[in-house]
Amino acid sequence: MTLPGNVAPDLRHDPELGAALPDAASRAMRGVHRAISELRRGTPVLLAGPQGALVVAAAETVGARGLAEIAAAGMAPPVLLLAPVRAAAVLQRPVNAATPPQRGDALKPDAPQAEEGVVALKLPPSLLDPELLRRLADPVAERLLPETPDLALPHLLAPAALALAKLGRLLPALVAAPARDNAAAPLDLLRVPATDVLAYPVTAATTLRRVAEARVPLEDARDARIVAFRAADGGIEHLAILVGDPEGRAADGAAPLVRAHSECFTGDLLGSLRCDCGPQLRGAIRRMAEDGAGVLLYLAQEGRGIGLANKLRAYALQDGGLDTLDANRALGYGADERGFLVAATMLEQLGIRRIRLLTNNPDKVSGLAACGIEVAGREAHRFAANGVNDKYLETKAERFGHLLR
Ligand SMILES: Nc1nc2c(ncn2[C@@H]2O[C@H](COP(=O)(O)OP(=O)(O)OP(=O)(O)O)[C@@H](O)[C@H]2O)c(=O)[nH]1
Ligand SMILES: [Zn+2]
Repeated sequence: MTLPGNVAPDLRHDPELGAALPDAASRAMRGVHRAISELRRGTPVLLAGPQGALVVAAAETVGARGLAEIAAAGMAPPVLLLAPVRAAAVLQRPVNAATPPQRGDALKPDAPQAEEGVVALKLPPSLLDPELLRRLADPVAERLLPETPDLALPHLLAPAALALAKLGRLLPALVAAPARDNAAAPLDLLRVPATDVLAYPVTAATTLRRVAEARVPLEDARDARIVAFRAADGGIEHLAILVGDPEGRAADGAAPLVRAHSECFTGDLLGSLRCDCGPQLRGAIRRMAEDGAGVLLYLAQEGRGIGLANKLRAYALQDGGLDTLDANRALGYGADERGFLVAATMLEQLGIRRIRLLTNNPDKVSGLAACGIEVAGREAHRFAANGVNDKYLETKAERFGHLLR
């Protein structure tokens, strides 16, 4: 399997990775996992880089105590780090994040807005309040603010801070200040290297291992098995549902049917009509049963990787008129935050390197191919609109480039 260039060399070629994970990779993932927990409960962490550290807390969860800790650990007043689209909404004008933004630095109205990048806003004392910070972070929340913040220069470590919040499925909005030397010890703040944060998605995907499996006869496929995969960080499992014997087929040189399905609590479990996930899930199992074999990868990538709480926020924004793509971006997320390395690693471990993929999403085909899986064919996987999800399906075709057949 070909891995992206930034995978640590010792993770690339080690066939016994699960059994003997290099200490450094294991420690790195543990540190990031702990940092995520800290942010989710409103505690600041120290993000460390080669030229100093940044003390950060999630704007969505930080309380008065966390703000006091940032003031104590910081050597300058805190700023709010936001994704450019969210910053533009707060300032009510476009913001250029490609170069470090300055006051009055605005894009032309027709210029494309950067999806990458970070904008820093100064936080005057009137805005250093947990409730107001939540409003600044969350486009669903009440807009009214006592004053509009000014732009500041984002710290070098700002992109890693946003990446950490996204890994925690939090709104990518952080209160941040450059940290004093030795700020961690007196406050007992967790210190996490920014490079570990940036490497985390690849490290976690590469360390996935089969941990459990069982026969689970399904209504539409009696000969189904479920295999659970877990990464070395101890995070949530991804599942492979095997219909028939796709591993045997692959060993015989055939390309079994594969569906990479991102979990959707609302569609898969509750039968929500807002999306097409429920019919796609059951339809894929039926199609594999008909074909005699197949693998459905059930990936813990809820909401195209933004998490359930953020998907609900995106739905609220969609009820206000945004489409599914712009709603993600309004939250500060990309249109699709999923990586394909998780799916590719699972297939690799099942001994399946050549597949026929059930999808209408061309990114899934190219993404799996980029991770070393040969997509020998694609089969359309489209279901009729239901009167509620019509616009959602139209947007997938028009803005995500989904194929109609
Ligand atoms: N952020 C967000 N995620 C959504 C929305 N509607 C559905 N999803 C998520 O989208 C994912 C489903 O996408 P998939 O069916 O795997 O893939 P796809 O990109 O539509 O491509 P196909 O393979 O053609 O179906 C699930 O994780 C859903 O939770 C939405 O409005 N916003
Ligand atoms: Zn869905």
